[in-house]
Amino acid sequence: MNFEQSLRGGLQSLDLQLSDAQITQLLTFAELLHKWNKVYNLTALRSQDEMLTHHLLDSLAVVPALQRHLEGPGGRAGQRLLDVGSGGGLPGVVFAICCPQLDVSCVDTVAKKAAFIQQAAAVLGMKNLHGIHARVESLAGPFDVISCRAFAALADFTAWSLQALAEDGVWLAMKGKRPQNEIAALPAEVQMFHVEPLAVPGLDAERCIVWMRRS
Ligand SMILES: C[S@@+](CC[C@H](N)C(=O)[O-])C[C@H]1O[C@@H](n2cnc3c(N)ncnc32)[C@H](O)[C@@H]1O
Repeated sequence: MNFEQSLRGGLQSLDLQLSDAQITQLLTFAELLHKWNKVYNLTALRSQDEMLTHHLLDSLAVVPALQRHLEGPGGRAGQRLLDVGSGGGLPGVVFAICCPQLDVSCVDTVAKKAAFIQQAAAVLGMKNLHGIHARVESLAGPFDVISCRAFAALADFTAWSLQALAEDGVWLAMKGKRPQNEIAALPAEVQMFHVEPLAVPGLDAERCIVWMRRS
């Protein structure tokens, strides 16, 4: 099975309906990541198989839950998402491709990583995707959703991005096993309201989303 067939199989397992244009964007993004990784060291994963399961499908597995949140009570047009410590654009670029109504900013302290996101947005023709070179602590927002993957402990993630969260915004942290110690260490100002288990096609590992908001 080639990369595209495996991607389409994964989307089917996730019950995620994407247009051919969106699938082409995902494939182009994977190519860009593969090509520029050699130059910029964007990710430790280099094989095509790992790129598919550990990056694309791992991020795609979150999309149905994100879409439910965006379209649920309080959902409205023009929502903004900040992906913190986005690196090579995971999960931010995948979210921007799958949710074209969502405006996605990927922030990273490393200039070349933010530049890569800007370049990907230009190549993919996406006006809803932005790369920002900054520390998250310096951003004002407001963002309706603030996401992260492989970034920091929940207490640090929420403390460093609190000023950028909209009054009624939510944090979406992608984690492996339910991080019980990190949840217990959250300060009183932050409320964890849901831990949502995820299954990633082709990946035999525990995954979850930790949803949080202001208390
Ligand atoms: C382990 S990488 C994760 C990259 C990506 N999210 C992924 O899952 O593949 C963490 C990223 O966070 C960035 N980072 C660290 N501290 C940061 C901060 N205070 N503000 C923004 N980005 C930060 C690093 O430069 C790095 O690219």
